[in-house]
Amino acid sequence: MGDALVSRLAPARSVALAALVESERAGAYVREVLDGMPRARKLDARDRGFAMRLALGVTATTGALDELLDAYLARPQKVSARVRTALRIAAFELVYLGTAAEVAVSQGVELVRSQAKSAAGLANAVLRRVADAAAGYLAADGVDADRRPLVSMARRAGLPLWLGEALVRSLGAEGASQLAHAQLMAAPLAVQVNPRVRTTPAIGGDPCGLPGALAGVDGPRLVASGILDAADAVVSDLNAQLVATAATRPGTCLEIGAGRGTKTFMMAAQAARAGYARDHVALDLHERKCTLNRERLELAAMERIETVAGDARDLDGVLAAIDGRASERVLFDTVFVDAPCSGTGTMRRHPEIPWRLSAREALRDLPELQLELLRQASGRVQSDGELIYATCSVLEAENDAVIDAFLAGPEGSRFCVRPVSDAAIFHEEGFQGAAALIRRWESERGLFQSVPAPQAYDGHFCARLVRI
Ligand SMILES: C[S@@+](CC[C@H](N)C(=O)[O-])C[C@H]1O[C@@H](n2cnc3c(N)ncnc32)[C@H](O)[C@@H]1O
Repeated sequence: MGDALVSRLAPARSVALAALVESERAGAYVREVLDGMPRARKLDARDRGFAMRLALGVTATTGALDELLDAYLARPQKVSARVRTALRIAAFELVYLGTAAEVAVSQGVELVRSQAKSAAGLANAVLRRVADAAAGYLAADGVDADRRPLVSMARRAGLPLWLGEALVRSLGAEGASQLAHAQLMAAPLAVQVNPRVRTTPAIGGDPCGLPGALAGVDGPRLVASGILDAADAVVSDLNAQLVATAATRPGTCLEIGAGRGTKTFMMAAQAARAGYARDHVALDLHERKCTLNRERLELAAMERIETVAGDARDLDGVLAAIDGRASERVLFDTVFVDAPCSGTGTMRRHPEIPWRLSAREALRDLPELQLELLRQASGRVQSDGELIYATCSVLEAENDAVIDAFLAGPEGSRFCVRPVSDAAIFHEEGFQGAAALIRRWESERGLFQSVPAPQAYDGHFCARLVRI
């Protein structure tokens, strides 16, 4: 390739660099930063797609890229943030995209030069060595033989080693390597349609056995159709839709961790399909999320749902107004805890997770909070009612271990685990096929745990606890 050709910096790379620098500066999600950049909108669709691939990929593998770059930088701590980000982009192309070395190195040098002219020579030397070392780094050459498979798996997925270890402990070697294999691939898109919609616009996708769900829809056609803006559909991973469906029961429901209300919407949609009469309280810590939830529910014409903002660690305090209105401590037929979690089942869609999450958060702080929320929630379940616990994590510490700790405590002694696939709604007409989708991921104990894989949906956990 001629010098003139390789030394012209591709606009997609410089847009990716600007988005990464800004997302790091502002602590914002890189996808949103890039989507909002006027420069990115001027790119044609192919270049915009490439810029996004670089920005998401570098974010998802940041620590692995730094580990490799630092091995060849004489004084890693002296490298400015902008130059380091430019080096990461070139290293990502070399290690994970398989871009021809001469192109990735020369474009990387130009990218670095665009930030600091004086650093171009250093970039050239470092990136050539990274190009030579990439295959050995992924294969974990030089690592002790007994650790090599684990280290290689973590590096190929661009994950921190502690997370690779936690995944193997949680999912076994096969499950962890399935997740790792899919980690840098795009996740498929699914929607749940508002039951008031008679004819769904042409957005691609197939009915997949779950009422209201369309799997494998086409992103640009979905956005162009306007059905999201009209609250005629919500985007939701198919496994999350199965969990929301399992939690949909007749009677009263308290949803803890309702967020912006994707599951609130889906539960209302499935209840309408199953013919269930319901009254629903959707609670979240953040007032702003409650407002967004309420606005979408109004647009969707979904009724008998009240949003409440407050900290569910003090559930009696948050529900005081509702208790006051009823002149008693209100118990619910269903309490659904959609718990704050590490999001490790959804890392393909949220590339910030692996390198922003700490081992302490995922393995200690979040499980403590989850157990506390479950204990509080259990005190609001009617006799014969159900307590449903869900996360979008694949870590045992946040899932089975929380359920076991709960069942071992005094509050848990009033509950027993029942299979998620046997939830009442799966016995309703039209829903039986969905039980089969659940059973593919159900343990002998009846706990649901899906694991991301290429072409497959995300990692979600659900436990169904029935009050005895
Ligand atoms: C997994 S997210 C919920 C996703 C949401 N259910 C949906 O389907 O869009 C967990 C939610 O729990 C909320 N949360 C975190 N700590 C909380 C607390 N102490 N009390 C109540 N909500 C909390 C977070 O604000 C977040 O929206």
